Amino acid sequence: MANKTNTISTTLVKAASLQSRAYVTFLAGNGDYWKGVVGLAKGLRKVKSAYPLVVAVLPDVPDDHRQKLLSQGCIIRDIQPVYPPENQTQFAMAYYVINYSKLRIWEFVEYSKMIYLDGDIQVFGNIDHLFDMPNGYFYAVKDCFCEKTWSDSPQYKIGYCQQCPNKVQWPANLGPKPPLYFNAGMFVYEPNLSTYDDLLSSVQTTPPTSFAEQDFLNIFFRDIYRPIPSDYNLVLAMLWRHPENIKLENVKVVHYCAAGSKPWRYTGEEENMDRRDIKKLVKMWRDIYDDKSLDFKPTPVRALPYPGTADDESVAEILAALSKARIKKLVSAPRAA
Ligand SMILES: O=c1ccn([C@@H]2O[C@H](COP(=O)(O)OP(=O)(O)O)[C@@H](O)[C@H]2O)c(=O)[nH]1
Ligand SMILES: OC[C@H]1O[C@H](O[C@@H]2[C@@H](O)[C@H](O)[C@@H](O)[C@H](O)[C@@H]2O)[C@H](O)[C@@H](O)[C@H]1O
Ligand SMILES: [Mn+2]
Repeated sequence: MANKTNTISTTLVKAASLQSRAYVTFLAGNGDYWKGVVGLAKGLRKVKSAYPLVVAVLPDVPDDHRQKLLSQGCIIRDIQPVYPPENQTQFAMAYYVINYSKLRIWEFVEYSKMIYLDGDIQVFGNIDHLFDMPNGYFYAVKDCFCEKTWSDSPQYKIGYCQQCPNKVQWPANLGPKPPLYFNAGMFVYEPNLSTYDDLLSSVQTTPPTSFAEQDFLNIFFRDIYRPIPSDYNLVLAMLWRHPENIKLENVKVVHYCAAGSKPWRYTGEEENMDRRDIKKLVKMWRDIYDDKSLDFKPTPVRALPYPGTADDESVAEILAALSKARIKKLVSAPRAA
């Protein structure tokens, strides 16, 4: 009897993980980024996403912030911090050191594929189809090197940017042209324990650099990185650095990463923040955040038959019920109105 139950549970877990996909974001500290995550959860609901939002949460996130995420239908996964090796590096932003903790999401192997989104990202168009891209690659949007945050880099110093590779040729005396470089605020990946172990061990032997885990991920996934269009992660600086590369009406994902652009604390005072397009994008974020009709409404999921005394026939029944319940649960997870 015991091994039959084991077979049943293995089968059930396998059946469940085959189809399991989710969005995932990362929350650290007791500051106001929880508002970004609530906005993201409501944005995914608005665009009718079929998949839940998992939030990888560091221990320093207070209970009341966790409650707000749970009340918006988020799935909370506690993670421990990941620290880079001791080093004198000046990160582009001092707080970037906590962003290495994002690496914990490779451990979420209950999901076969996930789309990571920073908490300062909003999804304005359905991107569920990205889950169907071929497995075995790391998909993300090319970053831009033109902001002051890049002023220590050779690219910035010579005025080279991968967004306009023909404007300034990469000089031979600087060695080979750098490989394509992605922004780590959004990526499509497959959780995997051996990749996770490799990431965690490699990070301890990789000297930290300005863009912290973003630089590290670019090195680690260099061979399988596949660029996807900026419509899937509009790094705001693109609007004033490379407007020729952007058609705002096609943009599905906006990344509020420019200084002063976090919508939940926007004042409009910082450089470029008085632009009409920035004001419009901040309002679009706030309209979703404030929209009560987008709040999570829990729906009861039918209880599964208890598998304690299952025989072969009812295994099939349980599997059918499981996939139905799972699909119902997925469908009833944060989805668009
Ligand atoms: O105090 C913080 C700082 C960062 N983050 C998380 O780490 C991500 C990366 O930081 P941020 O987006 O500020 O970096 P940027 O994209 O602006 O460089 C954020 O989106 C959040 O998901 C957080 O939860 N609390
Ligand atoms: O910890 C490093 C961070 O590096 C990236 O942010 C940067 C980068 O995009 C620059 O190119 C921009 O100039 C800058 O504004 C922006 O903040 C990721 O968005 C973030 O998720 C995280 O990985
Ligand atoms: Mn960000």
